[in-house]
Amino acid sequence: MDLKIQMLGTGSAFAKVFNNNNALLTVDGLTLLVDCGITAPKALYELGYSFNDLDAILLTHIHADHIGGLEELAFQMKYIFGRKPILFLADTLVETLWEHSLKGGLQQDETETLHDFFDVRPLSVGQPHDLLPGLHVELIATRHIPNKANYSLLFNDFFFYSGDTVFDSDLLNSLVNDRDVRVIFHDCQLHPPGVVHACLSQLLTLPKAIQERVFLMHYGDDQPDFVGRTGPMKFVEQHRIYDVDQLTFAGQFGMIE
Ligand SMILES: Nc1ccn([C@@H]2O[C@@H]3COP(=O)(O)O[C@H]3[C@H]2O)c(=O)n1
Ligand SMILES: [Zn+2]
Ligand SMILES: [Zn+2]
Repeated sequence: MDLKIQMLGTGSAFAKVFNNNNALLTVDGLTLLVDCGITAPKALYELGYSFNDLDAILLTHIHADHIGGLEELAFQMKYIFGRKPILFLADTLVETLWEHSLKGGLQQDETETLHDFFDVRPLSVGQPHDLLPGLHVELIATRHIPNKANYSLLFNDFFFYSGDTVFDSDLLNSLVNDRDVRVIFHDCQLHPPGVVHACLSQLLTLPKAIQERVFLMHYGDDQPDFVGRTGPMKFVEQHRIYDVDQLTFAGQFGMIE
């Protein structure tokens, strides 16, 4: 089992230099897209992928930088590639995704639903679900916008990937100390206050042993000004392919490209 991650983008919702914070996870030749924001269709194209190369899609929550590219994906899969892509998402998000986002653009007669465009796989929270051979996920409800469901992702019991979330020191301590999580990709707002995201100054209060496992993503366009100001934490680089198994808490990147 060889799990790799490549970020289509590492930017915040308002970033323009960086693309939306969406990821490709590959395991043994199969590819999962984690979130499909506004910039995802062009980002995939620029990396040489078509939507048809994706084996499944997994969503964290309903914000445009995480789902804004789904209409194009759905139309291309239906009218160009003629198949329904597998769509994993929390069971609590299924109705909202259709009724409050995709229906307006996708529905052409009133009988059509999300299931006409996707092979929908609702996931229950707090238990493992197989995504691809060699890849499973547990959804962890995390706080982002009040009254808006949002999920972070625990892959293969050791790799935590935050959906957008406020700083939650107890959760991060528990993941590392109780569940032996070794790699944490975390959204990071560079400037305080961290009202709907974790901000850098909050993440810098974590114990060093946790910071050594943290890789920062979902950052603003002035990220270069913060290089060298993140303690033991590292920035995830957009488009770079990382071998997740080799990302150790000693801060060694398993870079293969
Ligand atoms: N209550 C809110 C709601 C939204 N926002 C900003 O809008 C962005 C939507 O995408 P995001 O990546 O969740 O980041 C949110 C905030 O920048 C915000 O700052 N406060
Ligand atoms: Zn976001
Ligand atoms: Zn969000």
